[in-house]
Amino acid sequence: MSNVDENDLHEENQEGEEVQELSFEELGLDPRLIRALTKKNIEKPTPIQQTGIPLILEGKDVVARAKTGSGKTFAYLLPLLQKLLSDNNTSPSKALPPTAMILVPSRELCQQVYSEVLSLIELCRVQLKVVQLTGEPSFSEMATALSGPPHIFVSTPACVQRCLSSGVLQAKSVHDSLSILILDEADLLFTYGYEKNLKDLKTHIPKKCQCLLMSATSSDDVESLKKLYLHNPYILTLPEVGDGKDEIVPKNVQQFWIQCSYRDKLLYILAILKLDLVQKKVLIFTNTIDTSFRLKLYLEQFGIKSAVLNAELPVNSRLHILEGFNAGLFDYLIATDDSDSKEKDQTDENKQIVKKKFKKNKKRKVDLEFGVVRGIDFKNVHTVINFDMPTTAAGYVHRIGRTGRAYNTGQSVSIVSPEEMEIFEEIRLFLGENEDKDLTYIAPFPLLEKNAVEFLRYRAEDVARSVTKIAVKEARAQDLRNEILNSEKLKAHFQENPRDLDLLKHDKLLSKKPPAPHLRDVPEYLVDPTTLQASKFVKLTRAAFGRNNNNGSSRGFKGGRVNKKGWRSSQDFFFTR
Ligand SMILES: Nc1ncnc2c1ncn2[C@@H]1O[C@H](COP(=O)(O)OP(=O)(O)OP(=O)(O)O)[C@@H](O)[C@H]1O
Repeated sequence: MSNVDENDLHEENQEGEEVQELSFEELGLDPRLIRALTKKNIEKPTPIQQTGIPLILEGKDVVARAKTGSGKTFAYLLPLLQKLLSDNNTSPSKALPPTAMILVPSRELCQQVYSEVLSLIELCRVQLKVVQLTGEPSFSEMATALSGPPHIFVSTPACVQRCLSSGVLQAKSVHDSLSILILDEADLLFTYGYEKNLKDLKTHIPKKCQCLLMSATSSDDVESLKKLYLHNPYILTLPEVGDGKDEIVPKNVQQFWIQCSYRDKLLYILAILKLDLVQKKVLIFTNTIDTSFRLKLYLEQFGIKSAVLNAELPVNSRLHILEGFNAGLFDYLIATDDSDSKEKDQTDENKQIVKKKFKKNKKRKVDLEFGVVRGIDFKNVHTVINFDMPTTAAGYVHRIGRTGRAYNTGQSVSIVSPEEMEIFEEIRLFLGENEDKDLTYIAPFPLLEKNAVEFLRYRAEDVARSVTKIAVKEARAQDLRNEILNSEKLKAHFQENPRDLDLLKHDKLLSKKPPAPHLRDVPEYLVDPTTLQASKFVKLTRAAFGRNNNNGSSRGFKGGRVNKKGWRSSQDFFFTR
């Protein structure tokens, strides 16, 4: 990696040549696309876009590995649309669609990518058809989606295979018309069980088809996919710094941790949220659905409303929860993501266990195409809290990657119990810390004085006791019932009123007893003076930067690693063949 000043616009590439940052115009993008980007307030390409777009426009096969939130989606969508725009102009009848296929591992990602393409197409005002299909659609759903036929088909590998085997999608048509295939979140595709689908699909992909593989982390699965689909590809990757992998977590994310007993986690999260020590919006991760409901019920008693998101909920609800959170309709989302454990279990010896687990999940009607952590572009999340630590270091990177996206800043707070110290140490090593800790990426959370926590202990423990296992069970069942009822209503309603946001408020109370008024506000005498100052400072910062803190904030905090420019330059990438 070149060791250069981050503020210097001209940096060196791997060979030491000086390379200038290019604008979208200089990358050769169609003016309609540039206008669409301007309308989305996107002004300059991120490094992966600078490097990737020209190669993709040239028709090269590319493997792009770049950190979370670095703009990989536009890195492939822009050149893809550019190609379709020019095809469309010059010879509209030449291609037998679908011309492009984008395969992703989860429904949420499918929806997200589809929305991005659609919005670009609408802003460009061109006649290109994009469709999405996931899950197990009926014959008529498949036939409707693929009639037309679409130029771009966004789907999961299993769903494409279903379309092929039912004959709705003709293998010959794929063979004759597919000119670009994109495998997004490539390292997850095998993990989600699509290995066989992808191997089967390969037989229908024409040799001339350009293939792109996008991923935030590398893995053996990415290597296998690369060998399976790509021909002599360009590999765009992040440089390793010494031994370290400091570029894995974006530099504009400050990482903190708090050590406490498992039992005290509720107390600490209450202190952080109730004393306003972190900026909103806040995405909280738990490892089990029960924990997420326990946390929700507990926070409710203190007047903190939150929504939960997990694989058990109907797909419509999940998509609307994401939409509501992104639209800023609620500030706290508690997510339980299973993909992390799917990843952990994907060693050879564990594959059997995973299969069993999948079967069990199927019985519990947990959606295996669900994924909150990987690739989902949560808008304006400023703080990620690990209430439970993830079970893998890669899981940590992807959770933290939900903040600090694009040019935004963000922070993470991991609440670590003694039982989680082993994985925490593993994560630190993964990020590049050494045994002596003379290089620290995750700093102790600086704003919470011990006294501040102790002052809250009595109330916190009292409320924690009231959130019994039975209350959790009932709340979980109630939420599921509500969401199932809502799900169908939502579907019908949004078909007619796509902009009605009120229904998206998923942070409604689940507690049977309404929260006690005296627990809503923490009286000043119960707040440690130093923490009170910190809290005022956080509030002032929030006010100065606007509610969602898009432009970043916490610069005054110690231990932060805010990068002024937000990005490293494209020359931080190198490519090999
Ligand atoms: N050039 C740009 N300038 C500013 N914002 C951008 C730019 N390109 C993309 N973005 C925004 O950055 C956010 C993250 O982009 P994207 O979802 O593509 O990241 P990613 O690299 O795919 O992340 P992940 O690995 O987590 O999937 C999105 O909200 C997107 O709109």
